[in-house]
Amino acid sequence: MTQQALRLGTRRSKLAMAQSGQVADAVRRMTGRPVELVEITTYGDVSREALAQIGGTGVFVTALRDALVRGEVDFAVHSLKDLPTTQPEELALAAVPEREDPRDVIVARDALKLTDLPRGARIGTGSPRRMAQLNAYARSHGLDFETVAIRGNVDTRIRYVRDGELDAVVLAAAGLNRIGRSEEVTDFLSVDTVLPAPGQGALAIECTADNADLVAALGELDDPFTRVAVTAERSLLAALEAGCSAPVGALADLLADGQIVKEMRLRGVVGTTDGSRMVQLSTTGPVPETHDQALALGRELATEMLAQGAAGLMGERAQ
Ligand SMILES: NCc1[nH]cc(CCC(=O)O)c1CC(=O)O
Repeated sequence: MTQQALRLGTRRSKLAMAQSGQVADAVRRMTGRPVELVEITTYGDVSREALAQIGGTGVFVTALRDALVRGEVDFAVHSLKDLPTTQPEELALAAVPEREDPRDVIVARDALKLTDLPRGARIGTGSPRRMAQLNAYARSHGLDFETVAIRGNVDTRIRYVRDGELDAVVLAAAGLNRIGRSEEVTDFLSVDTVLPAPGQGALAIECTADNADLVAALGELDDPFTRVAVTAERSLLAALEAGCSAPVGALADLLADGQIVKEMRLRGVVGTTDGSRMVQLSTTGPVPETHDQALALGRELATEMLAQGAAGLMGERAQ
């Protein structure tokens, strides 16, 4: 008997096609079922101007979710850091596969590292989170570079450096790895320097919640630790009431003693884009055993950050 192919809805961008293709392979391996990619054009893909105006929150996600709800596709893959923190009731987050490298990186001219950039160097990024932390690092380390707001996909950003318009751009390691361009990286930024976006490096696999068989089948791809970590990170973001373009960094990681996992640490940062004011805190405790415990960890850290004035640092938007 031939099985009906599972339809995987995907954006057409190089990154989306790469990560959808990789998940399609994993689902084929895991379930033995054929998977076909169905391209969905999103509002953000059609109009750069529209994207700038509506601020980018979840635009790439919405069209895929609409196609799921309408039954046009069976499942979809998102970059988890682009997912809004509220989960629609009719959709299930069926799997969060093992996270890729969560770090940000720079791609600079002449193979330069961040600390080698000459005075007055221009670093492109569209992210207030990256600007805030890079500028704070420059202030505290006597560096003198300037962050410049840019937009565009990975290829476009790298081209700014190739064309000599900028000295460097900041990108996520995971995105470069997925599209096979990791050799472009000239410096991996330590998470002590730039804390990544909540969920960075992780993928989210969604299908409709009423499709129990598919929820279970896709669940085979879930990595429980990654799920707990990103749940805590996103809970922090939600509790700070910050949108995806807010200058919030968060990362949960495991503290191990040899092979034995001891605890989970959750770090969070909020800052003004000029880097002049930052609230950066961390909490360490037992690895959450339930979804609710992971949510509570994020909320608790957010409460502490808000008590230190985090809310007053988040009003800005990068221009
Ligand atoms: N902001 C766009 C975006 N959304 C997801 C990734 C790739 C990294 C990931 O999956 O977390 C990127 C590119 C980037 O930030 O460089």
